[in-house]
Amino acid sequence: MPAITVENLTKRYGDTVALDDVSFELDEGEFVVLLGPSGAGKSTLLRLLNGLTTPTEGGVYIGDDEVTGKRSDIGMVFQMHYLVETMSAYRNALTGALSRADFLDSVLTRYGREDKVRALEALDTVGLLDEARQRAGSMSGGQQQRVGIARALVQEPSLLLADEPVASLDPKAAEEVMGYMKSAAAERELTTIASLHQVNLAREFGERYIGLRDGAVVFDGGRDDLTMDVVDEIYYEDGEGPAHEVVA
Ligand SMILES: Nc1ncnc2c1ncn2[C@@H]1O[C@H](COP(=O)(O)OP(=O)(O)OP(=O)(O)O)[C@@H](O)[C@H]1O
Repeated sequence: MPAITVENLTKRYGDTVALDDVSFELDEGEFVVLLGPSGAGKSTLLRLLNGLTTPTEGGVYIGDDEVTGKRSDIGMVFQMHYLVETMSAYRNALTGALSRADFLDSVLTRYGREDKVRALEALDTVGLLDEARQRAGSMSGGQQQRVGIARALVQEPSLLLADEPVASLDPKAAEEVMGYMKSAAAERELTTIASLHQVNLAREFGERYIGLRDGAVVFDGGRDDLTMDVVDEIYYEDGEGPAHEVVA
């Protein structure tokens, strides 16, 4: 059975079709990069995957379990990491455990020993164990995003989603963050879907690519199939973008 099944997923907002009959399956541990121009439906797909939005038609399944609302076993990394700047990297990572905690523990913010170990392990995974005590607000943008990844890992998710995780970082930090996300996913055999705007990063880190355009899947394939022509077809209406010119 696939780890994730997306079946005939459609999302309409009034007359706008944000996602149009999208279907695909992911195996456990697959690392997928979502590509597509602005408005293609990437965020909508990620929001449907983690149960933040309900589909107009179709469904998302983790194993054979349908996603019907927000779930603790889906980790999310955002462009804006939403860390508490006054808390340490460790405390921020630890808050990932709150999504799994029962109501009373989360109200009282009681963390168990296992959660604390998980937080330290997650910081180690993203190369920040030595900075565990550092205040998040004093860290660089790239480090803060790595804390955001650690926080998602503490949730022990079965699916990791990242919506433009490096869009606000400089190229070096972006590459570093993607490197840590990729190795974290590999280490934990974590099925991951990350939307990216930077095609060079997508090429470097992706294994499988899903290209969206006008809400529909226009490409689903591996790195060797992601030619410049394919990139142009995903991003440009007539398929004649700058990448095409470079190849021609
Ligand atoms: N809450 C909403 N209400 C109405 N329309 C929406 C809503 N969310 C998304 N849309 C529309 O759905 C389409 C897909 O939007 P979405 O944000 O998923 O695209 P995207 O590929 O993530 O774009 P970007 O790269 O700019 O973030 C767009 O036409 C957008 O205007």
